[in-house]
Amino acid sequence: MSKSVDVERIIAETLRTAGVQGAHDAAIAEALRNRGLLLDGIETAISGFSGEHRWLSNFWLSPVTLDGVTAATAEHHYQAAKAMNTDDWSQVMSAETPGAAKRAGSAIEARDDWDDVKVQVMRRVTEAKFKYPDLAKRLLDTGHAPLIEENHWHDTFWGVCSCDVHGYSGQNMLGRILMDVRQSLRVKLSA
Ligand SMILES: Nc1c(N[C@@H]2O[C@H](COP(=O)(O)O)[C@@H](O)[C@H]2O)[nH]c(=O)[nH]c1=O
Repeated sequence: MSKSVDVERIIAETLRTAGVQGAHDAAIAEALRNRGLLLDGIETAISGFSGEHRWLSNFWLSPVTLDGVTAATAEHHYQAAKAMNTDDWSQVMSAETPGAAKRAGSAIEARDDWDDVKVQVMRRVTEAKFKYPDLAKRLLDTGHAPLIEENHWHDTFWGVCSCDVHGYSGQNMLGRILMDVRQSLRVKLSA
């Protein structure tokens, strides 16, 4: 499969989660193209959460309050949710950087059902992150742009890895959650 076709498939999939429902991928792509939302594949997508789009990353330095507890970043909350005891939890939550929180989260023993709950945890953490008006506005301002957590560190679950081996493939779960949260904000705004 060529890279451009693959990109189109990812965009169609992610757009379906963004609120464009019920049609065949090609039909979705066509409809979006007609509405000027999908130009030539990747151009209209935000692919990669770095530079001006760094705020979409879980590593963005903005406080996130969840269940009454404020963490330094979304990553701190997500990684701490793996913990099975308060010592581990505190260690992750007090990490100096989101990178350190990620390392701490990989070093502790995760709850048995972590794989079953991690997407729901990420959804709650992301929702909490975008409760802040400044970030909510930024997210809404991305309109219907597909949000793709493009990375080079082989994370094909939360993102899409663009290394030579993976060749821009992955489930883009974080991107999908971000689009889902964006859609909820949009619905709330128009209610
Ligand atoms: N954003 C970002 C990363 N990715 C983050 O790592 C988390 C996945 O952790 P795990 O489920 O434990 O594998 C998830 O929050 C994902 O967004 N990794 C990095 O090294 N640098 C980064 O800038």
